[in-house]
Amino acid sequence: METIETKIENGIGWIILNRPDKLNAINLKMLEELEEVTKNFEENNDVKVIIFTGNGKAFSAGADISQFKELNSISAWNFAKKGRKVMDYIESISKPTIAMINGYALGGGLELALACDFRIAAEEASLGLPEINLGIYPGFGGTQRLVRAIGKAKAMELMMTGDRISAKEAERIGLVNKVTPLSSLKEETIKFAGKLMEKSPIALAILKSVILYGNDSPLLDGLNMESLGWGVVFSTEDEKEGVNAFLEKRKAVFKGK
Ligand SMILES: CC(C)(COP(=O)(O)OP(=O)(O)OC[C@H]1O[C@@H](n2cnc3c(N)ncnc32)[C@H](O)[C@@H]1OP(=O)(O)O)[C@@H](O)C(=O)NCCC(=O)NCCSC(=O)CCO
Repeated sequence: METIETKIENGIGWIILNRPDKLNAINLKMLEELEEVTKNFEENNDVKVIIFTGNGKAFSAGADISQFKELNSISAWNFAKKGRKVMDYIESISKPTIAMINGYALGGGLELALACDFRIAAEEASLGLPEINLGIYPGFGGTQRLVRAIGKAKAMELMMTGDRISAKEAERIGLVNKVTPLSSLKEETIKFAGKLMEKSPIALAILKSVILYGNDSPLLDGLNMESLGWGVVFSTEDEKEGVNAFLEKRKAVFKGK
């Protein structure tokens, strides 16, 4: 891979943006590689949780602005559609995803983090959607996902002022799940991933899809999906194991079956 480093360690698939000299700015190549590696990790049984992060001082400072000079309305639309498709795909995958935000998460970088299930940030990180300062606006799903994540008023403020906020403020408004010093970011993120890996991957996958479906649907549709999925988990060995373990007063060991 040209723009991304990957590794699999103890059930975690690491996707590490690797253009540190450009603050991991997201170009077309990186979008293509993100899609490819996420797909590989989704299909790889050794990967239970996927963590996205960046090399150097940024998670990502957003889409690669140096490419913008060549864009016209049609190619800009296509670039936005490509970015959006990749973020949609990342959001939709059945395994839990975590954005480990080690520094700047701006523009498309924050939009990538928003497509993940969880965001854990270093105290030193700075987050925002500053596209408005370029005379444009977020194009990788941020206009929709940020509103859903933190509500309309705060989301409009962030997108329309382009202000950057600290990790602590991001935690206060519910944009990130957890903040930790940079020195313990990796350890804390792995600990969080470990909690997820103890659960039934099938129950997690169905739960995730019910939550995502419900987030974009009328309440009744979401509730119907919840009951249907609830029935499906009762066809798994993991459900039997979970219930038996409780009744036998022992810790459940889930096999993903
Ligand atoms: C993130 C900032 C505030 C960091 O500032 P600083 O520490 O001073 O570092 P710089 O010297 O600015 O950056 C180092 C190096 O990286 C290049 N770079 C940074 N961001 C980008 C980017 N988004 N695209 C392309 N290149 C980038 C920068 O040009 C430097 O390269 P040199 O070759 O050394 O000159 C600051 O960098 C900043 O504000 N960045 C832009 C943030 C932004 O506006 N993001 C939104 C992009 S549009 C988008 O994401 C559309 C999708 O919705």
